[in-house]
Amino acid sequence: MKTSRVAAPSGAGGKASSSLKHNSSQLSTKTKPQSQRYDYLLICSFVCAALVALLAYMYSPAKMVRTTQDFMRSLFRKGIEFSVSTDRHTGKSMKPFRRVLADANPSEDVARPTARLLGHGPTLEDLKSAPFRPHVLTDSINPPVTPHHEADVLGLFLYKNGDSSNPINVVVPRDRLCRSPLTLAATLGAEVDKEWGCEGRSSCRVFLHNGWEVSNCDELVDDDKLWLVPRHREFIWPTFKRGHQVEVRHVASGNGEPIIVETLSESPKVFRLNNFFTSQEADELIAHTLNLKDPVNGLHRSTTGQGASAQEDSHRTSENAWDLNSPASLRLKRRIFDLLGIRPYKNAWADGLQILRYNLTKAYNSHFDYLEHPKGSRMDSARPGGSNRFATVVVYLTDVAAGGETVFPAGKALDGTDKSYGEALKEMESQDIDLRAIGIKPGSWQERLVVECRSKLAVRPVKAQAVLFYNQLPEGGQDNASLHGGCPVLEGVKWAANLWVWNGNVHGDEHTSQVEEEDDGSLTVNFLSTNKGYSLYWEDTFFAALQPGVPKSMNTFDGHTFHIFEGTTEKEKGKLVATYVMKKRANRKDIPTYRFSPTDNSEDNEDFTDDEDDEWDSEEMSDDDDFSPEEGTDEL
Ligand SMILES: O=C(O)CCC(=O)C(=O)O
Ligand SMILES: [Fe+2]
Repeated sequence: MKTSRVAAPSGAGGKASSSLKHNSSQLSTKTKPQSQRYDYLLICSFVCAALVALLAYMYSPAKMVRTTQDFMRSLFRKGIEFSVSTDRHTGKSMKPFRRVLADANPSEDVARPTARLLGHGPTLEDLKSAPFRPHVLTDSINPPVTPHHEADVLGLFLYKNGDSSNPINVVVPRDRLCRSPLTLAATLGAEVDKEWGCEGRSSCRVFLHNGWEVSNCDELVDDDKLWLVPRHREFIWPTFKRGHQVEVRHVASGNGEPIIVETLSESPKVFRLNNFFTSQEADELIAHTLNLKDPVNGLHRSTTGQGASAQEDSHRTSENAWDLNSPASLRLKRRIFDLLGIRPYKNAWADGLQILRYNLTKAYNSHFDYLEHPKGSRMDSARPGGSNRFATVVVYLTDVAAGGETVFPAGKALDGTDKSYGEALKEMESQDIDLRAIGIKPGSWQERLVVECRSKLAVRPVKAQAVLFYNQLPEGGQDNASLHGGCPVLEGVKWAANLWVWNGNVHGDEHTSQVEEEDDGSLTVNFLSTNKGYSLYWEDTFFAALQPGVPKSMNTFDGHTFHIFEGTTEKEKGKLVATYVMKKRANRKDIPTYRFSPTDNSEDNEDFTDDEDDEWDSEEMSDDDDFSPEEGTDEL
């Protein structure tokens, strides 16, 4: 429409002009006065056309047309159903049109947002020195595809965290969405049902399909697919069709190439990670491990169970070591957190990096990484503040000649076959695979596991590749489909590293704090103690008892200091447990974020200073575990 309005008159004028000129030369001697009249007419029509074009440009009907086009396009897309309702904020019937897509497949149409991140993106050096979330990943070769800055509305598909089906399509006015980073989350949160956990103050964090956390509405384009993550949960990578690959350019990889996250299975949720790690880094980890001499962290027979109850287990026959501080291990741990969207890095949210060695026949029978616990205890990750193992990343440090896969018995084989146990066993026998020759007895759990490894979802170890899977469901409970094991090594040696990442402090949080900023700039702090009573002091003044499981919420200001002491009354006041000071993050001027910095969290800060990769300042190291306060707000 833009072209017909502006270009058509001049095009028509051009044609008229040549035919009139032709006529005028033919009739030049006899009909000069009439031809002169035609010339005037011609000039007049040129001037008029130019005037119309100028007016059109000044009053920008093209812009209006484009906006209308955008709007109509979003309304009349295939299979649309829409309804008009009132704006929750203003009460006017301004609220976007909404439709539910029954058959939308999020893997379709990801080309455009992916393309936005392709091309000559930042180099490894750029990524290392970039602020934590580099804002602009596009460059001149890959400008945003739509002139979305000019559209007044954005059509967006909203998905629940970890879900890849049944998005809600909303069309939201850009001005409301873009007023501040907070209105972005709040506006989208207001579009979805309460059960999404995105309402009001605890509105959700917003992620793109490539794991990018959206903090600025300029990062969005029309038709973007967004995943909404409740504040007290962590982002779960969405699964696409098996084999679908997503490029991740905002996480520094080992080799400067973009990390590739490839969907292997939707349930269990399993992904292969490419370009995540390098061969040199793998060699470094192995060399460091072989040099560890102390009996606790050096290579030793693996155990199962936790703490004092840990013991050798005939169903886990590997050896393992703990790499607490080699440069490669620190880099890898940060990279894993970054890829999982858990930022800033939280050392206390993972067991250490475990280095595994499986010699011939060694294996780990199928198991859950999620630790057993009494229901409702602090390791019950389904309750606020509870935490347990959330995701596992296994990085392969060597190729393995045969065997050694990571197997998921609840998942379908990657080759698409659906063999029964009996069929797989028969096939193995017909191929003359003699397990007995290497010491695996008929009828043993190792033999059963080998058969499962040949009939179920099994990821082959390839040096410097990794596998990511989730042990928790989006709502926080254990995912029983996450059952997995390390297949017996049938030839060669398997080295691997794994990190069990929790959704909070390892073994659950004793106490957490979170601060939220309202639209008007006022601040609210929330404290929660999950399993033990404490007392909360504001400066030197006793403020309140922190009863276990009962959130405490209050208004506060920049610079306030809170202390948590043992004991729930002034009389019982015991040891100082933590101090939280409100600080503004100086390096994030665009988003005024406040965080509490627990002064006693030395563990977190420890390897933070060791790591040359990042340049976050210590103000970002925070105990900012979130939850949704149900209680009223106390005035301070
Ligand atoms: O070795 C593997 O492939 C899996 C290891 C594992 O599941 C674990 O250590 O928890
Ligand atoms: Fe495991």
